[in-house]
Amino acid sequence: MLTKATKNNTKKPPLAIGRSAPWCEVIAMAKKMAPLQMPVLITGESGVGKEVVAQILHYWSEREQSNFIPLNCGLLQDQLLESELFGHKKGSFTGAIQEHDGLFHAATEGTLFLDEIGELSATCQAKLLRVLETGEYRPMGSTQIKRTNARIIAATHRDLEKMISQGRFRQDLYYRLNVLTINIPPLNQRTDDIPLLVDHFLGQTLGGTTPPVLAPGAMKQLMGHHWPGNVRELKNVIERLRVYCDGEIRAESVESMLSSQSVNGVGDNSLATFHAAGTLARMEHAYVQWVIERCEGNISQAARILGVSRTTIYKIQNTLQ
Ligand SMILES: Nc1ncnc2c1ncn2[C@@H]1O[C@H](COP(=O)(O)OP(=O)(O)OP(=O)(O)O)[C@@H](O)[C@H]1O
Repeated sequence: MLTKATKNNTKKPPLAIGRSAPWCEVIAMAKKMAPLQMPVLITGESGVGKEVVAQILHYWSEREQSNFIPLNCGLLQDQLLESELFGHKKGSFTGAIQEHDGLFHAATEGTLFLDEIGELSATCQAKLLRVLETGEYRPMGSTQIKRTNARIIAATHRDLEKMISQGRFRQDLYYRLNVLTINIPPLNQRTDDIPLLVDHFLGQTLGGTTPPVLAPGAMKQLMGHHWPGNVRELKNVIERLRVYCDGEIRAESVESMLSSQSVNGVGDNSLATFHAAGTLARMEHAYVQWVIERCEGNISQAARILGVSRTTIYKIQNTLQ
C-alpha cells in the first residue's frame, strides 16, 4: 500500500480548512480510509464539505495521479444521468448522435464522486449495484459488457434509511455503499473552524484589492449564527461582505447581511425559506439565485436545471436591481 511518504506528489492537496475536534476527526478518518479500495459513503448536510472530503480521499490514495470525477446525481434527468455514468451507443435514444464512453470509463483508474446519491433513478441504482458487485456495466443501447476499476465515493444529505423504508432507495445498494462511512457534522457544531474559514475566504483575492478587516464583534456575530447552509453559506456571506464593505467589516454589516440572507432564502438549502420572499417576482428572483449558488455560480448549469435559457436567467437576475 502506497502512502504519501513513499510516492511523488505532483498535485496540490485539496484545501480543507478547520481545526475543530470534529473536523480533525473527519480528516483523520478520511486519510485512514483513502488507501483502501472500498467505496465510501459521506453523509452530512448540504454545504458541510462532502466534496472537499471526497477530494481528500482521492488525494491520499494511490489513485491520486488519475482522474477525480465529481458528478451531482441530482442535476441530470434519468436518461441523461444514465448516459453520463455508463455511456451510450450512437442512436440509443433521441439526441444520442454519437457514441459516449461515460464517467465510469473516464474514472476507471481514478475516483468517481457521486454526490446526491439519493437522487439516482431505479435503473441507475440497479446498474450501480452491479458495478459495485462485479465491476461491470453495460452502456445504454449496447450489448457489450465493460469493466471499470473506478473507486466510488458517494455522498448524500438525505436519510437513506428512511428512503429505503419508503421504497425509494435499494437496501442492497445501501449495504454496498455503506461499508465505510464518514459523517461530517454541520458548521454550527464546528464553530472553532469559523475564524479560520473566515480568514481564508476574506483573504481570497478580489481583483487585486486589499481585503477588508473584521471589526471586533463581527466575528462574534459570525460564530453565533446558525449557518443552515454551512460552509457554502459562510463563503457566500464573506464574499458579499468583501464586496459591500470597504476597509472594515462592522458587526452591524454582518448582522444585516445575515438577516437579508434568511429573507432571500439564499443561505438555506431548503425551499421552505422562500415563503418569506414576498411577491412572485421576488420569489422567482430568490429561487433563481438559490439555484445559481447551488451551481457555484455556473449559469449554464443553473439554466439547464431551471429549463430556461441563460438570457432568461440574466433577465430575472436584473429584475430586482
Ligand atoms: N473545510 C473547508 N475548507 C475550505 N473550503 C471549504 C471547506 N468545507 C467546504 N468548503 C467550501 O464550501 C463549499 C461547499 O463545500 P462542498 O461542495 O464540499 O459541500 P457539500 O457538502 O459537498 O455540499 P452539497 O451537499 O451541497 O453538494 C465549497 O465551495 C467548498 O470549497
